[in-house]
Amino acid sequence: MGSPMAQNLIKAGCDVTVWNRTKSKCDPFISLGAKYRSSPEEVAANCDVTFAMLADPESAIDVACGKNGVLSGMGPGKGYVDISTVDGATSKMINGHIKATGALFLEAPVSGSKKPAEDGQLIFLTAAGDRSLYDSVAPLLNILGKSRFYLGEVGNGAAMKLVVNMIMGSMMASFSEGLLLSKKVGLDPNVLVEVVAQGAISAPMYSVKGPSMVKSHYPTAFPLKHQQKDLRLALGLAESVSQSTPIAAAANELYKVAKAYGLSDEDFSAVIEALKAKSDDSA
Ligand SMILES: NC(=O)C1=CN([C@@H]2O[C@H](COP(=O)(O)OP(=O)(O)OC[C@H]3O[C@@H](n4cnc5c(N)ncnc54)[C@H](OP(=O)(O)O)[C@@H]3O)[C@@H](O)[C@H]2O)C=CC1
Ligand SMILES: O=CC(=O)O
Repeated sequence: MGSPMAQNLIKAGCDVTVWNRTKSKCDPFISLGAKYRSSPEEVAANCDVTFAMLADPESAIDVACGKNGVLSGMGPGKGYVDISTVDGATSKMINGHIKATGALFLEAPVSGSKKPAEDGQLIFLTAAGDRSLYDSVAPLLNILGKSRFYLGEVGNGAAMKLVVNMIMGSMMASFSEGLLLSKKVGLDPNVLVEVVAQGAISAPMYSVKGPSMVKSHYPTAFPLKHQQKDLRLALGLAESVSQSTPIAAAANELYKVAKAYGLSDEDFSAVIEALKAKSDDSA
């Protein structure tokens, strides 16, 4: 996700500096004219605003607060925008450390996958006490996304993102059951995809991913391991306010099975494989 975003900023003429743990992934952007720095600290020290797009809470904390991390390069007049999908506690913790340096912080998780990221069509769910940073990076968010929501206090962006992805994970698990059931009772699952697309339960996700799921192809847009991470974090959020979420809990178990089958880096639609395996077990 960080790659297409960096590419769009460069194409729009922004002065972009890149860093990634695996350096080779920076090479295409250096070829396009981006500068390279050898640590998050150096990026932060040399840029007015630093964007981070990281896998999970652990990597977000490590890159922000770890050795040679963003914190060491932050200070008054600078801003840090974390786009990674994390939980509210992680976001608040990073916010606290960044603010202590005199810099400003925004949490800004996004909805939308690889293609929307390439097309600059992401939906930004941004939240922070730092409205001034939100306003000053708005032109950059407009390059990367098609819409943005300012949600107030830090933690609200993370919560909104987790609720959305909790729904998405359950939808995909349910769709997978439907595809397999239709096939087992002698229907053509391709026709099911078309029927679903015409009615009230239509969703771009079903139309885009359904045809390849029928062919057992799962080209990765949103890695399955991240969908399971988001369900896990959403269940934690639900637990924190005693909200019952039995559907999401069942979906989470399915994604865990899919991970155990080695499908972590496949697209999250590969969760259907866990159901195929379960059906085989009971046959
Ligand atoms: N893919 C999607 O459709 C969407 C994803 N998201 C969220 O965006 C985030 C990124 O997703 P995506 O790009 O798909 O994920 P990837 O797994 O493709 O990329 C993860 C990035 O995090 C880096 N990283 C992982 N662990 C560490 C670490 N310990 N220290 C430093 N860097 C680390 C990776 O570096 P390296 O290259 O070295 O491995 C890589 O740059 C996730 O939080 C995901 O939930 C949100 C919306 C859509
Ligand atoms: O977080 C994933 C997405 O597609 O949005």
